[in-house]
Amino acid sequence: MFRPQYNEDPSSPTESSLATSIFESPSHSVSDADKRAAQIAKWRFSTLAANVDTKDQYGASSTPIYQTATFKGVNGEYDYTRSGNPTRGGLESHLARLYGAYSAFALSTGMTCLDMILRLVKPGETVLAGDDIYGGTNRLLTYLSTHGGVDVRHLDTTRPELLLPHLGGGNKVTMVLLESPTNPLLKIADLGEIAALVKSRAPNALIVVDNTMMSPYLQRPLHLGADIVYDSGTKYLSGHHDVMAGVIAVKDEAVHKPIAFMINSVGSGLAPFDSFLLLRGVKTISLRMDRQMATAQLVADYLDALGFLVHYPGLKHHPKRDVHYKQATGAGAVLSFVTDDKALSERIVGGTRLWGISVSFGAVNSLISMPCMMSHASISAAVRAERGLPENLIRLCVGIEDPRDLIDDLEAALLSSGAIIHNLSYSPQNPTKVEAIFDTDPSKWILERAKAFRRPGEESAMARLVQGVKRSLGMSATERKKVEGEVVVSAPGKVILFGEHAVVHGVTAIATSVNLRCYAALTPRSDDKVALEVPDLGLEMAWDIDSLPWHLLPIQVEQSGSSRRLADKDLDAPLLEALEEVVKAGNVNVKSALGAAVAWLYLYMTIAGSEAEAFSATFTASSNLPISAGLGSSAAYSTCIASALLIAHQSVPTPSSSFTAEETNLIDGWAFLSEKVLHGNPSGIDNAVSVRGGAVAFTRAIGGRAGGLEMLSGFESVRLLLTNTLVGRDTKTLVAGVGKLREEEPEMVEGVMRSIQAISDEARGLLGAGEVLDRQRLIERLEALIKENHSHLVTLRVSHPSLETIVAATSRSPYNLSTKLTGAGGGGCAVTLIPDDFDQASLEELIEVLRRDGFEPHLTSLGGKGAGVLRNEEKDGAGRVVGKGEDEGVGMPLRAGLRGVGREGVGKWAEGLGEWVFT
Ligand SMILES: Nc1ncnc2c1ncn2[C@@H]1O[C@H](COP(=O)(O)OP(=O)(O)O)[C@@H](O)[C@H]1O
Ligand SMILES: C[C@@](O)(CCOP(=O)(O)O)CC(=O)O
Repeated sequence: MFRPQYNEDPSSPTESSLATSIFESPSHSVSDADKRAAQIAKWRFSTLAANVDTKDQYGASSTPIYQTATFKGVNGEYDYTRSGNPTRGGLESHLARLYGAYSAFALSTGMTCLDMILRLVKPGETVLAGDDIYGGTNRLLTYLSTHGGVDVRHLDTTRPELLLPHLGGGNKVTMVLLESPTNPLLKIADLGEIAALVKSRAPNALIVVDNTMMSPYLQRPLHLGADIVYDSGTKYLSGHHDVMAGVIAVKDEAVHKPIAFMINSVGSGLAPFDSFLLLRGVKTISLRMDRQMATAQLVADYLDALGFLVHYPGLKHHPKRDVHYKQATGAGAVLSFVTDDKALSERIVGGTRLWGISVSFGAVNSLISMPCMMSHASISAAVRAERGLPENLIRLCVGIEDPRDLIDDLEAALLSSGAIIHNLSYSPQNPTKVEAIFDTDPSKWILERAKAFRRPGEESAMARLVQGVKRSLGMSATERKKVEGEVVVSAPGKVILFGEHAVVHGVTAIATSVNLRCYAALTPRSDDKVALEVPDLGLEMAWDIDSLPWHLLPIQVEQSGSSRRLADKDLDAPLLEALEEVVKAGNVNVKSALGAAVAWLYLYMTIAGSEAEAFSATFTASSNLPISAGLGSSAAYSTCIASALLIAHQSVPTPSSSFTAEETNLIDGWAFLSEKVLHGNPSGIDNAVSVRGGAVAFTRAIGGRAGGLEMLSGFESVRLLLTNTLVGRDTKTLVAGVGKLREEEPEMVEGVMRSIQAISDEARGLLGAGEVLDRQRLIERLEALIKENHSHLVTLRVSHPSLETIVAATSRSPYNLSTKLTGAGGGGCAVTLIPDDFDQASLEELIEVLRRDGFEPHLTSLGGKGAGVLRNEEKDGAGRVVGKGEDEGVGMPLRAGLRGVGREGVGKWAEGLGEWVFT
């Protein structure tokens, strides 16, 4: 660690650095060094921060990373990295200059700093601390009081007089731990006044300041009377959230010594590479903070102008603004505000996308959080309440993004959550004009933006009038039906073993569900919009509910009971066309995204049945099924839409154990309608399997002939290799192609259909609950059926060269396996039966061969659960999962998680949510 001489004048931070000898170079004479020191003494903070003395043997201009645990020799400057390392040492000397400190230490985290500092306190002694402090600090203090015999007392440090009764007399106060501004309420403690007061009454007590919210750039507590300062280096000092670190800076040798002893004893010093990262980050601290603060001020002004209670010392009416600016040079980039409604706060936080939902602060990217559920969750709810920490508090940590993007994003979240509404008495200025104001006067621009909105409940006379007129015209302005909490659902994809395409024409097909699924959340919103988010397809759209073509809804609504309306049998062409136009108007033209959006809107409107029954919500879906690979991704998506909407409309209740047959059929009917939107004339087998799970023999009802659905139970033991060609294709086109071929060559196609029916009949017998065949014979028959079925699909012209490559590779000696395409073909997936005695080494070799050919083979497990919904009991009243640990971002709308985890993570994410109920 770095031990410069102590500068007697703590009021000038840069002068103490002058007293250090590190800028001296052996080539300079003493007088040169003096001159240089005098020059450095004049440097201001940002100059000091940007210029690091490397003292490197080769003159490296960036401090090298000494990635070594040990150093050779006996009497060298370094021997063991726990005790000292040149990279860490370089960082520490640099930090000491920035703090104007006697010395500085770099440690592994901010909490490690506190740990080292608290070891100066002995059992029986008293520590005074604030009542609004970081949750982790509170946790460690609580531990110390329950396990270390230390008396910890929390006080309101904004009122120095409250400390008086604890100082002197029989009290043994040896440490006073302060934050200013406090986290997360941004309260201000007068550090100088408290230090003087404590020193006058308890001269041996150490004043310790957690300066993380400010950094040494804005506030240097050692010059205000503190003995020890610490910072979480993870925050502003490093600035990029790519390293965890902590920094302790001390006033004099008396404090330096025991802390140095402790760090060396336990080995809590920062690792060389992390020291390098922190040193690199700190060079730009002033640049980053200036930008972050300027934007934080705009955000605070904006929220303040909208009427929220905002905590930020940069606001004119902050109760201790004067005290703050007496001891600091800026207001920092963290602010918090209250909404008075926890559920509303959760919707706001979950509704942002640029603001990342995360703990911590100080990075170049902006973050949003609810401290009571995240950074401060380790303080019990009762203590939080006692200390006046509102559960609905939202903390914003501003980064360096363009302020306009941050405001756009926050504004959208405030609007969609219902926290603000349009101010109808405000005539909006031309957006280009408003944008132009930004260039000349950002603070005027922000107030102009705020004028366009207001908080609900403060309705102007004009607003009431307009809403009254809207309502009288049946245009329900604010009295929309509400969804009760968030609905989270999922549904599996499928593999067709026998009978694809033929099934469209009335032939029986055999299919089973797969263990890959689509997951979706239906999240209430309050801005009269309906939205769709499908990150897998890059789709993100929102529509005003009253702009949808409600007048085109088919009038014949077949009521069965009051709320269990069955799905319409056929699509309504004018409505479908109109919805295509609606989606295209939002510049969505890619087929997959267009289909997904139209399917969603079609079901959203038809399940509601009328605009009066529609609710404002966002539907978010993500799937770990490959899309358009023949594994029924569309059916899984359709099943999610149908089940989420039916549950939200309470047409299907969330069951405690499983759905009834009637409910399952209802969901299936609506999922089928969505499949029709996506595929024109599908058979319904995909949704039948997706809704029910397991394995089925499915026959479509056609031309008055009854259809049938039989659950099969004998397939589980059969191993299958599923190989994705990665060639995308369109089911609708392939199904239509077979239809055309049937018209052109009816006899040939009818013959093929009859043969496939015979295959499915035999397979159904083999896999059903009926007679049990000798195992080897069973496998042989299935293999023969697979080969035969594939050759018929080739005749129907739905194979593809990539599929034939897989058929050839797997049937070749020594494998001799049977393969067919599955699903619509034209690319997509092939399925290969793996006999029980097939040797493992050959299987691995085959998988490798297929991989080398550019395919994606997977050994699959088949026949999992069907449609599922997350149990209500696992969620709180507003539909969010409750009861998880701190720092996990829980309590946010689940949609936020679904959006964030990505396709690979979605299965695991869903499992961790709680208990699911299935059909
Ligand atoms: N996860 C999903 N989210 C939204 N839409 C989806 C999703 N998966 C599939 N779809 C829709 O279904 C179409 C794919 O259907 P299809 O070509 O039959 O493939 P699959 O055999 O996988 O069902 C996509 O183009 C898209 O419109
Ligand atoms: C080809 C077909 O039999 C199955 C389609 O499966 P997929 O879209 O490839 O997952 C069509 C249908 O049954 O609707």
